[in-house]
Amino acid sequence: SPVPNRQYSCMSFQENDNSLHDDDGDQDLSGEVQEQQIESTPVPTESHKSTCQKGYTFCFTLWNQTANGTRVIKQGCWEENTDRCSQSECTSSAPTTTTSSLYYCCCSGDLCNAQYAVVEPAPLELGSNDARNSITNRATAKQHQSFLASTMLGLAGGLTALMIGIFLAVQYCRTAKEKPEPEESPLAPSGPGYSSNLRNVDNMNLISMLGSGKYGTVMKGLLHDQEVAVKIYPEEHHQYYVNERNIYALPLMECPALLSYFGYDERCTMDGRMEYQLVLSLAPLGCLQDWLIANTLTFSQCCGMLRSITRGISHLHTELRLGDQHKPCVAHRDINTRNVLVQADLSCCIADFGFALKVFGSKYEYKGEVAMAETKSINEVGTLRYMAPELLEGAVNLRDCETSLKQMDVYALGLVLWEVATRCSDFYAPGQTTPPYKAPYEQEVGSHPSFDQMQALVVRHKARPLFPAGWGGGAAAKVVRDTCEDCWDHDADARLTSLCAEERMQEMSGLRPRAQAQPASPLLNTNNLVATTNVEQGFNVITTTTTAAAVHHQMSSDTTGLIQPPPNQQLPLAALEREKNHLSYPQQQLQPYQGRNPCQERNLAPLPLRTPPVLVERSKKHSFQTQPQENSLSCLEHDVSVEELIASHHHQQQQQKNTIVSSSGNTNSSLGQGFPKQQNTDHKLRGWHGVRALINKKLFRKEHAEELCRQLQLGEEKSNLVTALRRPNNLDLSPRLDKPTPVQLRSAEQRTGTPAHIVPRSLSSSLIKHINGSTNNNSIQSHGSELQTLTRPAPKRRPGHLRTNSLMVSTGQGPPTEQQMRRQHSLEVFREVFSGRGSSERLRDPSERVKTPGDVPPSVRKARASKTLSLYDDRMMDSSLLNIL
Ligand SMILES: Nc1ncnc2c1ncn2[C@@H]1O[C@H](COP(=O)(O)OP(=O)(O)OP(=O)(O)O)[C@@H](O)[C@H]1O
Repeated sequence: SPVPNRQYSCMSFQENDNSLHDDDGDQDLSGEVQEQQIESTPVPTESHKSTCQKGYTFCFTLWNQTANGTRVIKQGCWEENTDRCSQSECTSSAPTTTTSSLYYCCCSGDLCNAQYAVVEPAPLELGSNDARNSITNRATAKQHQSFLASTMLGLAGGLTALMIGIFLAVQYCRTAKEKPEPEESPLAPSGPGYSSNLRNVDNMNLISMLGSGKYGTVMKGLLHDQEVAVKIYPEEHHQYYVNERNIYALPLMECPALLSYFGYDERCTMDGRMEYQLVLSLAPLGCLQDWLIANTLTFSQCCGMLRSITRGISHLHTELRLGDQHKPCVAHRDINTRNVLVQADLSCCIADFGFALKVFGSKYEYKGEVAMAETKSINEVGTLRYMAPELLEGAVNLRDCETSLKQMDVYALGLVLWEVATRCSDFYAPGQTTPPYKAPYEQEVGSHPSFDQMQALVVRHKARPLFPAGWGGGAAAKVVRDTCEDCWDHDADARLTSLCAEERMQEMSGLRPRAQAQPASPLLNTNNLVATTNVEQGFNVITTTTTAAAVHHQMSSDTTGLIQPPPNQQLPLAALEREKNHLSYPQQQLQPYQGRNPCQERNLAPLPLRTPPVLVERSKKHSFQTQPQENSLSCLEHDVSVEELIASHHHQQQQQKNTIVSSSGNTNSSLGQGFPKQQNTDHKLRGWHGVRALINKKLFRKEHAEELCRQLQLGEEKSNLVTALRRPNNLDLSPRLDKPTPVQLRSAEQRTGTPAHIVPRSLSSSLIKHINGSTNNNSIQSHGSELQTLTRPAPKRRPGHLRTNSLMVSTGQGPPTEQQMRRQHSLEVFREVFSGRGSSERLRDPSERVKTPGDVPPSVRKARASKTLSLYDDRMMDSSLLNIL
């Protein structure tokens, strides 16, 4: 707008102190006011009218406005080049600064500044007059400015906060990545996990190749002057690397029988591919299989190896807790001699956890996920030759996958133990060369068996590796053989636990690997009896020890009886050294007719006329004995013709008549020469004890069988046997016929209509022949004998042990005798007990019980025994017994 030409008059005023300040004591006026070109003429202290000089065409007022009132600070003429003072009213919409209460206004027109006021900023209205627009625009601009300023400030603050946040986050991540340095380690660790062996593996030098497997290469490396093994996985086997690393990184994995874990590294190779490295302790002698191919073992070396192998596996299998650390059970799933490594001291350690799984009952963890084995099937992995039958069959019980996987490991463990034991030269007779190494089943299916071959061999034929001819003989060999057999049992549930296998291997170290050379002796066998000969004194003795551990204990507590070879049999020094493990054991004074195996007669008996059938023991699991005991009913798995047994018995009797068997301590004399020692296994059914045991078993009637046996043994005529069998019993109260009738054998099935399987056909038919043959010849005599038998008082029986003949001889009818009545009563009691209606209290007589020890380590057995008795009554277990009735 054009600047007015004429001279204006304005109100002029100046406060006394001549200072421009506000009431609040603010020193500063706005820059805007200071910059104003105020008229230089003296300003009166009283407000008055003054004419402005040339060029000062506007008027202004500066005032202070507070809640207490308004006070003019200065008024006068104003030179202004802009058009902001073109308004005719002197108004202000805002103080000069945001913090003060000073207001300023300017205007154009005579004395226009006489009136001044604070006005609200006018809303922006199009078409309003210029002055109002100007005021409004200025207010809006100011608002915008402050808005912009605050926005900018906010943005700046936000950005700063963001940057600080990012910085802190980066710092946090860096510190989180760095693990605290373990005290033992001179360098910062570089791998995950709890191992105290962790090292910084950044500066590792790879020296040479150690071996390679399906999933990686193993190199020898040098890490801070320590030799290590570096397992290198290519990119495609990342999963195996992660799995193995996670197993090694578990807490409480430190065990001398496992490789130590030092750390890991992940690198990019020259060709741009990833490579993963695990740094582990070095086993200088490489894998066990290669070592066994090239070497044989002494007994002590063998013990060390077997102990460490079982220890490693049992450590893996055992769930451990220490404070807040927890090691779950780990199933290896690929146990074989290539994954067992040999340390410099010839102990072994378990390696290669590429397939290993953490297992928890029915669940397992793989790839960091926990899965139910039943819903998410476990991959069937492992080495074909070492696959358990249930794995080959695809019949793994997934409901309890922890147990199943451990059982499969134990099966493979059995094969590994066999591989080691068959390369131990001390298990063979002196002078016999140790056969070359053979992998399990190599003899049967060669070096590269197919799945079908393995399935046929292991599952269908239930074949297991054989111990070479000449192997074993000593108590230690017995323990090893039993342990192998118990580990590779076809029935997975019947297998040992790895802990139990470990305990057995520990026990074994104290035993003798092979039988000692014996002068002719009839008393000794290869069970746990420590049977040795004092060569100089020339007599044999038998100890009364019961278990291998007991033998060991007994031996170690007595140091007086060390075997000393006679002077003329002094061994060369090297041989002595080799033999020291077993020759240095103290020997016991053996006594005749003592020992774990009470069947001395067996050893004294003459050789049989023919070779008896080879029998399979029902279970050798709980026994450390080399051979089954004759007394054990379990040795009578097969039916044997009674004629054969009786013929054998007569032959034996005949021989015994001709021979005087000395029962004195000097058993070496006549017995040794006249009766060569017999093998327990080969003779378990020979002689009279076989007959007796057979009858015991088949009839489930010990007393009754004994009675029969006694009659036979006393040389009674066949008719007596018939009498015994024809004797009326509680189950047959039919009237006796006046006329003697041919003897009939009737089974429980015939009597009751229920199936009775308890009478073996071979036995019953044999007996029928005997009985009928006798009856034809001696029917009248037998009838007489029968009457005698009926009048005899009934034998005294133990409570709860009732007669339950499975054989019945129909002998006619007659009034029931007192004995028959008693038997009838017994029968009723028996029925009452076994039908479940009555009390079974009467069966709880301790003398009736049979112990079933269970295949658990002694420590567990002890603990269990304190809580509950693992006692059972045989008869209650056998439902077929009920069929007799
Ligand atoms: N720590 C070690 N010390 C010495 N040698 C080792 C070590 N680890 C492995 N080896 C050697 O490397 C070979 C292969 O190792 P490893 O079994 O761990 O690899 P892999 O790829 O998992 O093999 P596979 O699965 O085929 O058994 C072993 O047979 C052994 O000879």
